[in-house]
Amino acid sequence: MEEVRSTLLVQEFAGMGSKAVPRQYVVQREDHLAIAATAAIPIVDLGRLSQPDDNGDEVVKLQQAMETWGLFLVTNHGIEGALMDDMMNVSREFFHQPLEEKQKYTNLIDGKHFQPEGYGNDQVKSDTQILDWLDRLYLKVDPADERDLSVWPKHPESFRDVLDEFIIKCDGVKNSLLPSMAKLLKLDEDYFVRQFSDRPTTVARFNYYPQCPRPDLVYGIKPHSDATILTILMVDNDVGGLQVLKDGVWYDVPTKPHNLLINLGDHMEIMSNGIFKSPVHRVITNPEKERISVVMFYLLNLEKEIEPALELIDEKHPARYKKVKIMDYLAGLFEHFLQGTRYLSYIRMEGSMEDVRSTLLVQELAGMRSKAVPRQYIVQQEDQPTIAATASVPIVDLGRLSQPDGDANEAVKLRQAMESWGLFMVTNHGIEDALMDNMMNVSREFFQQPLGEKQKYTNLIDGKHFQLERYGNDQGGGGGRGDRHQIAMETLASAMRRENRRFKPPSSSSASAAAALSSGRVPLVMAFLSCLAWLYVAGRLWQDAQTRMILSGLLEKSSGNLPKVLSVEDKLRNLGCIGIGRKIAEAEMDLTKAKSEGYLWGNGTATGSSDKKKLLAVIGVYTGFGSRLKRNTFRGSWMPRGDALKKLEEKGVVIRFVIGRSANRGDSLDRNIDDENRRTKDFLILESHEEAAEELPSKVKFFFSAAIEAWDAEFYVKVDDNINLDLAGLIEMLEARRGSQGLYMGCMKSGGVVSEEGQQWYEPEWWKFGDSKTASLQSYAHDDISVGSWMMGLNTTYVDDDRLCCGSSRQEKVCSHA
Ligand SMILES: O=C(O)CCC(=O)C(=O)O
Ligand SMILES: [Fe+2]
Repeated sequence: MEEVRSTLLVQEFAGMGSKAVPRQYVVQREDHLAIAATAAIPIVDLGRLSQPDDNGDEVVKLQQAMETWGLFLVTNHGIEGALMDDMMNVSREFFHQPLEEKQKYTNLIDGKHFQPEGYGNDQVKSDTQILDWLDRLYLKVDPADERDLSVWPKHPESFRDVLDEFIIKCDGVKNSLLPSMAKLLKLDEDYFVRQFSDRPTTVARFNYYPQCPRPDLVYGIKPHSDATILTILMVDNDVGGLQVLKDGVWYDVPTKPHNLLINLGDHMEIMSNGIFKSPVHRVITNPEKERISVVMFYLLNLEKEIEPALELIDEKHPARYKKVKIMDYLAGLFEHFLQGTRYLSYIRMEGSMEDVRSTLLVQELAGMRSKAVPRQYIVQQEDQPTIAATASVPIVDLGRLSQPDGDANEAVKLRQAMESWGLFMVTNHGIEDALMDNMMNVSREFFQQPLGEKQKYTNLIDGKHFQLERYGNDQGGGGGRGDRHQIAMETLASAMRRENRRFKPPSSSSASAAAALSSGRVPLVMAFLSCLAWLYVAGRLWQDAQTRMILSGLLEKSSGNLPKVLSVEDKLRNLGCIGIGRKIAEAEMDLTKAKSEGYLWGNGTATGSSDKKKLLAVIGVYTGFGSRLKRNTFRGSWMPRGDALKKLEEKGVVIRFVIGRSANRGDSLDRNIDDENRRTKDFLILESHEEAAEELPSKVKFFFSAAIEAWDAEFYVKVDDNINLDLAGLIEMLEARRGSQGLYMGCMKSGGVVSEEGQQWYEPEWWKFGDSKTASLQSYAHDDISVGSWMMGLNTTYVDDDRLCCGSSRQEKVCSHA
């Protein structure tokens, strides 16, 4: 793939002191960096492990660690604390040097072409790649005669000496672990040592994670497993951040001064035929502290091929991985790492399922009282459980139904139930209440027993192989994903309902609007309302514009779809309400209820439109998340605040800052706006609009539709955030036009401006203007041009008023550049 561009070093970003992180670093929404539990990772005493006669416990610990976590701490490893401190200190000194010094060892040849060795950050291979919040120095240290000393730092002066010593000591640690590992697999003690005898590869990697303003949004290193036999890590003593994935849950890996962390790599998993695990791990950044890790990667000779050890393969234990050349594996892993996927899955033999690790029982998870639920339990977006209406399921009287002469009424009910619901309740069924209560009670008692008791009836043979009968949860692993989710969801839901968290029983859906707010139903109502608003505007335009295929114009510009007959679903999709369609029925009920209880859309500050006199104008001042200072400047200058704002409203002019929601809904960007709005009450928050520079045309649409929905006014005014408004002048201007129909006023550009490339308002798709085949709600690159083009579809009078051309001074203008 082609290289796209090299970015600034992360350390440079961090040094700018910005509160935001650049978009390329922000992780996918579903990857939310949930709070992790701390992993109970074994600590192995290496000194004892290597003693021939007294190592009982340590071997067991090692085995457990390698088979479950694939990761463990080692103590008593023979590397002096002073050397470890020195290594950490010279690494820190290196990263703290000025950029020019570090750039001497850059990993970009000619400032452009990426090579793994040297100093720099991620290779950027595509625009959609999510970058990691770290800079690193990467040095090949073995074979020693292949060292490229030109990228080995000369400063600090002791760097190379300290590193040389550290390499030798870490090699010793590796060598003392290998025989025990081989023995645990019942292989010849020298098995791994022999593999390493022929020009193996060692790489040292120094990771530098600057402090990060938004640890909740970015990865220090994205999830990956290492392409090694094993990896030795020395991490900053007092800064955590490494997390390991086990059974779908992320765990914090604890740090311990002067301990080393060993993590197994994919090649060990392959050679042990899956008995030992290569853990998926990632690093989370820290808002206050930088973090450094020094990592030694141990690989075999790159020309070598690896495969599961033949001694471990027999009829019962077929090979689970294919043979692969190490060099090819590295290339594959790197490509997949950038895309956030795991290469090991591609080396797995067909039909060999990903290891079925027994997962935690749902009840244990619920008992941890974490606010997050593990990823495996989260359903697809469109399947997310919504609050259900209560079904009026028929009740059939079994006693009457079975009377010899039959009961026509009951029979009708039964038939109805079976044909429409497929589900009904029976009463008078002959099972005594006491027995039913008993059955429920003993079941509850069973589940409430300690895990140890219930595990006596586990449905996992040898703790691994699933069988249907007995106690446990879903079968893990590759098969039956749909079922697993569904069933797991059910059990989790009931476990949590017991705890009265997250899932509300259906009956609470009849609570008040205030309760709706806290139960999280309002977003749904909001989303639906803005759909309505949308349809309302679109609908009006539809009638007015008649022949124009308005909604088709909302199809994504890039999709290349030809206009077609639009289904309701298409329309909803076009209206940015995908996924909402199915929920409309429920939303409608909520909506009616909310309305009947006086809940009014418009952030609680909107003026009701029905019984009030028509307002003169609703003025929307465009704003963004990073513009608080600008807003305060406006509030202190032309824009009234507090009581004055309210007074103005009574006189017929509403002013609001207009903003959408953050891409990571509910994050601190959104919360900050909500907080500010609680104080200032001067926002119009577009719940359905996601803030992004390229989404301005959509913001205008949402603004107009939301403003029309909330306020009945003569004029709706859009003001950019770089404008000082002469409010009195504008009011005067609009008053003079009160009562006019279908006006579109502005400082109009005309002529060839939009079609001339290089000009400020150049519109690549200018030629679509007025084309009857394209819709009048087609979005163009500029929001104002989009609005202008929409108005062309209507019976609108264009008023080009020079006073609306904001210049540098305010003479005779109603606005000037701020
Ligand atoms: O910095 C760390 O703790 C982990 C680094 C890591 O996983 C890696 O470099 O592969
Ligand atoms: Fe790693």
